[in-house]
Amino acid sequence: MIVTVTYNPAVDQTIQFDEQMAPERVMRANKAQFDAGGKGINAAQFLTAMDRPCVATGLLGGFTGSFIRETLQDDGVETAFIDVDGTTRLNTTAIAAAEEYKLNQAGPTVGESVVDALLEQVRAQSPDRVLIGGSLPPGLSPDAIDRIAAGGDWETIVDTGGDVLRELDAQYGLCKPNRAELGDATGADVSTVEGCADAADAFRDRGFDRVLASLGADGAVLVGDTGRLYAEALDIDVVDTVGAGDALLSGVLSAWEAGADDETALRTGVAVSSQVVQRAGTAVPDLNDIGSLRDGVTVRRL
Ligand SMILES: Nc1ncnc2c1ncn2[C@@H]1O[C@H](COP(=O)(O)OP(=O)(O)O)[C@@H](O)[C@H]1O
Ligand SMILES: O=P(O)(O)OC[C@H]1O[C@](O)(COP(=O)(O)O)[C@@H](O)[C@@H]1O
Repeated sequence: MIVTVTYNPAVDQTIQFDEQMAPERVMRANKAQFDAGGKGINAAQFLTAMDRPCVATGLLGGFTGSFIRETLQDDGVETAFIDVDGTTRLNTTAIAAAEEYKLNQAGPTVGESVVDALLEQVRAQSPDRVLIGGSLPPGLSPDAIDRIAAGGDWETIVDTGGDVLRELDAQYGLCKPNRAELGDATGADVSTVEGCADAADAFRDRGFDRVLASLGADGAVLVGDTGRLYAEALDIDVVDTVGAGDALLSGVLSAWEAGADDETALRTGVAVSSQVVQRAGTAVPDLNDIGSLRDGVTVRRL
């Protein structure tokens, strides 16, 4: 069973415009939607849609927190959140004439006592795997992630970027940087798929058994003891890429939970992410028929 931890959830607002963004004028959207978001929350929704037992934990507050709580309840996701003062953030993706703008808030400031409270929630679920996803809200340091990773007998998967990823100190089963995060964390040349695989492999020494690097339209790389695998992305019509990384990771974890090998897991991840990017926002797509899509994903060893 998987527990997901989202320290900094978000309501995802997705707004679509026919025309290009332009300063100093009113832009009128032709479509808009709100979804429950934040990396661990998206993953819990995708895993639940694939019938994998999981519990979403994290910090929620204010009217946006209530929206997330209600959305997860409607989606049948099991939850064990901690209430905080302050208001959970609202992140905006604007899609304008096929260009994507992502505007993320910092989130409400929290005190370090939330780490103990969350660790207690995680332990109460006795998970096999814990996924800690997303940025940290003001008030917390990377230690908040390390403490949960080291706090029990579970495999910890982490999906975060920037300085936080570089500063993690515990032992992790997997991290999932995207291309920019991999480049930032390693300082390596990530302009080619091979370069990404080299960088991901080298990054394992920093405390990660496996590294799953997502490369957007170029697909994904999974490196670990069983070797270096590269999956091409599927040729699809993309609406926006919010939630793409969470979907990739959920597909991989879902397959591992079912006992699949790395190659099948990577195929499953690409298939799930393909379904998500074809829809606006982080709404949960139909993941019932993921098997046939998965079989169409090409994987090769590098
Ligand atoms: N333009 C695209 N075309 C096809 N698949 C895509 C595209 N963008 C993303 N994906 C799929 O979503 C996965 C994750 O995308 P990516 O953008 O790297 O993640 P993140 O959201 O973490 O930045 C990719 O590995 C790929 O399978
Ligand atoms: O915590 P961060 O890094 O600000 O990211 C939060 C955002 O990322 C998302 O989880 C989407 O992540 P991905 O596009 O990487 O899958 C959104 O739901 C959320 O608004």
